[in-house]
Amino acid sequence: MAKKRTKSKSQPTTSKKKFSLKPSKQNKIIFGSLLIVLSIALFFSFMSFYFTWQEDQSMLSEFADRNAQAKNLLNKFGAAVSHFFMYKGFGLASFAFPLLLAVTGLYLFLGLDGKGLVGKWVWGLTGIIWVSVALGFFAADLPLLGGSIGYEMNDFLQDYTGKIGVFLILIFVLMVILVRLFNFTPEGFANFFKSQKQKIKSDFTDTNEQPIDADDTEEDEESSIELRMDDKVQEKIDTYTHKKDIPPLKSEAGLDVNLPEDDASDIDLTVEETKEEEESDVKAAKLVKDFGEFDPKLELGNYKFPPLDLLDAHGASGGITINQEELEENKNRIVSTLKNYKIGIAQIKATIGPTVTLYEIVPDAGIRISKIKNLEDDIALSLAALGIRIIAPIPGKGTVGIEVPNKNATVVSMRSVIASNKFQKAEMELPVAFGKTISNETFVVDLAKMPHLLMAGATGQGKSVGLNAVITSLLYKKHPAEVKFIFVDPKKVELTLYNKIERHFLAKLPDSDEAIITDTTKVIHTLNSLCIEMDNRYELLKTAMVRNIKEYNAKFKARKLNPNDGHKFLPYIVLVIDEFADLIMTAGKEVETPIARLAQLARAIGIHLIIATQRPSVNVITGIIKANFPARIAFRVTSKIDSRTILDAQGADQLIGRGDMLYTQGNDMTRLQCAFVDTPEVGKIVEYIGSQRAYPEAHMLPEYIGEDSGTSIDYDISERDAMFREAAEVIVTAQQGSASLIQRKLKLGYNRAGRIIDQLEAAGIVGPFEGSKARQVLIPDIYSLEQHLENETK
Ligand SMILES: Nc1ncnc2c1ncn2[C@@H]1O[C@H](COP(=O)(O)OP(=O)(O)OP(=O)(O)O)[C@@H](O)[C@H]1O
Repeated sequence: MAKKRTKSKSQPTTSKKKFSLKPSKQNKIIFGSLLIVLSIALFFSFMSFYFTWQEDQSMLSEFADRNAQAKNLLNKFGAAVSHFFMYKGFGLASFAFPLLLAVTGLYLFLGLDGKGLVGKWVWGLTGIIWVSVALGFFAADLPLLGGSIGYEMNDFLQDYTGKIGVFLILIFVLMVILVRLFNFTPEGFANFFKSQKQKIKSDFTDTNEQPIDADDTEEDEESSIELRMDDKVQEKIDTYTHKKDIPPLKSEAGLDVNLPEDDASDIDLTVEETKEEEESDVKAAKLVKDFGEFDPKLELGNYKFPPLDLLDAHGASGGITINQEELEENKNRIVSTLKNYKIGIAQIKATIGPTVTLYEIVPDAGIRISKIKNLEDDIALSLAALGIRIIAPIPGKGTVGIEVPNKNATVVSMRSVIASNKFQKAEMELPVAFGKTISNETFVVDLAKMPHLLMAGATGQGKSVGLNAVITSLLYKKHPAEVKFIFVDPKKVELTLYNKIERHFLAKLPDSDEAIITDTTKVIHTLNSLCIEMDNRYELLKTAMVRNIKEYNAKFKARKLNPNDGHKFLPYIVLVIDEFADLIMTAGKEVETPIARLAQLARAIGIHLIIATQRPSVNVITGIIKANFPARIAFRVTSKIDSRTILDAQGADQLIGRGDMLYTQGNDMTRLQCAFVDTPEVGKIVEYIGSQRAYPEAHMLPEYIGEDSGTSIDYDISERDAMFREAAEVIVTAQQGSASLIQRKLKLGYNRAGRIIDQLEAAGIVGPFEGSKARQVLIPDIYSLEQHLENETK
């Protein structure tokens, strides 16, 4: 009964409240219209004030006299109101009042959520005061512009601070308005100018045929196709509906009735979805409009790419000298040797490369290819030359190829390949100019597509030069914000040069002094840290709902990903390991496992491995490594077996050394002359980069806590982290035992999250470390968790 009574008592009061506090929709419309009408009246009054104020001023005192007439468009009302606002008030700035009234009226009229209105009024009034004081200051001779308030305030301020003081106050208030209202930042300003500059530039260059990003053109085409298709559809519909002579079929009419009903709910749903998407897109578009696209290079905005002059031409004038005599001689020898074995030749053609010349032979009909292949050694003997390689048949052509080394090999300079059009215009993520093919074309491949590279060759055959060529290519094409290197150099001499670009291009573990890793335990830590980085990056990709780093970075640049959610621009990471054999010998599985894991998974998230080894034996290049490194380079090796180990084919044993190499990325094998870059040249490049402004420190990799350093420790309950309980709840709710989850949900650093995970393990809430997989959660729900923790304290 009592309950009932209280209920019946409370009901009328609430209904009364509702009635009295909330203006009805009709009232809002009425009030909104009033404000809009008022704003129009004010606008016209103000406008005509400037033409009629002098005549009208005399009759302001005769307001009550019905016979007196004012010249203002809104007669006495207009004259009085505008005198009050324009003359006595804020002058020209008063025009903001009708604007503010109109906006408020519209909000009420349309029933919009009026949350932003207060802000608009505050900023509007601030702007009005600022403009009137500024006009009072700059146009003191025309007091009508600033109004009495502007004039007086200006006068007042000048009495205390002088002209300069008022000027500085005006500047300061303007800055406050720009920063708070328009989110003005120096970067945004710079970006604005940058984008304008680019726009003008592109307007100028539009007429020239510029290479356009392949993706862009595709998108453009798609969108234009879409547009055209839409037009067509529109046309169709129009012709259908306007065809009066075709009466609508009954069945069609029936369908028409059914379809919209079915579709109605679907349409409602999709509209809502797109609205949400549109909202975030609109936000991103606004951000991009205000600040320009996110530019990862801005922090080192003045970074200058190394100029071409730092590289030597190495005596080569660019072209290859053709020795006609040598060509003839070789041709004759090949023809006669084959003749000796009764192999007739229908045609022979020579392609001259920098180190070898390819003689393409079309044998007479009926000759078995294997017969020519078996004569490899005999042909080599008769030509008295090392490094002859027979390709029978040349894939894709009906010919047999015989590669014969030139007597005078031409050095392919790094300078010539970097300067080549192919490299300069390469639209690749990580373009690498390896050198030149047998037909003297520059060979450029995308490391991001390889996606990892295995490099092998006997000592002194050009491996180090090859590695330098890869690194140099990237240094010439990529900004420090876009790519980071990790160098592992057990020999301690090959890669030390790159120390100078530590703060530009290198990545390292947080606790290490040297960025170039020479010590095996450090290598293990770094590899595991890279695995963590990989997991973190995958997590970021997942939350951003993209498939790879390219899409992710594009989305981030378009400001569609919020840095407050942990999103950041992801640079590519290139791990270079020189002398891999040494590592495998000392660390074995500990190195092999993370490398295999990275090789298997890291392609999508921009981590690429380049591994070089002198000893291409099966216990170094193991099956698991080989399976994950489809792109391989072989310099000259000493035996056929080694060649098979690297390339799964022979041939590398027949190379001539000094940068002569075979490249394969799956099936095809390409013979290349590696570009030559000498140590002094590399020295000059790193010096040039190193002398420029750098980041405060090298790019930091996530910290890796060795497996031995924690998991087995029995944590004391009193030593537990303050966030232990929250972390346990997060883990149990999500049923996913990962440190990165704790990191994200509780906004903790990696180290702290790692420690909490260890404590959770010690408390029996999560299972032990399981490599790449998340740990098992041993508590099924929050209730059991509470009981578990309570039992612990008993
Ligand atoms: N592409 C090239 N063009 C011309 N000469 C080359 C080229 N590559 C290497 N050489 C010559 O071969 C020498 C040895 O090359 P490099 O130091 O790269 O060998 P390596 O395989 O790294 O040897 P190691 O394994 O002992 O370090 C170079 O000093 C250079 O004279």
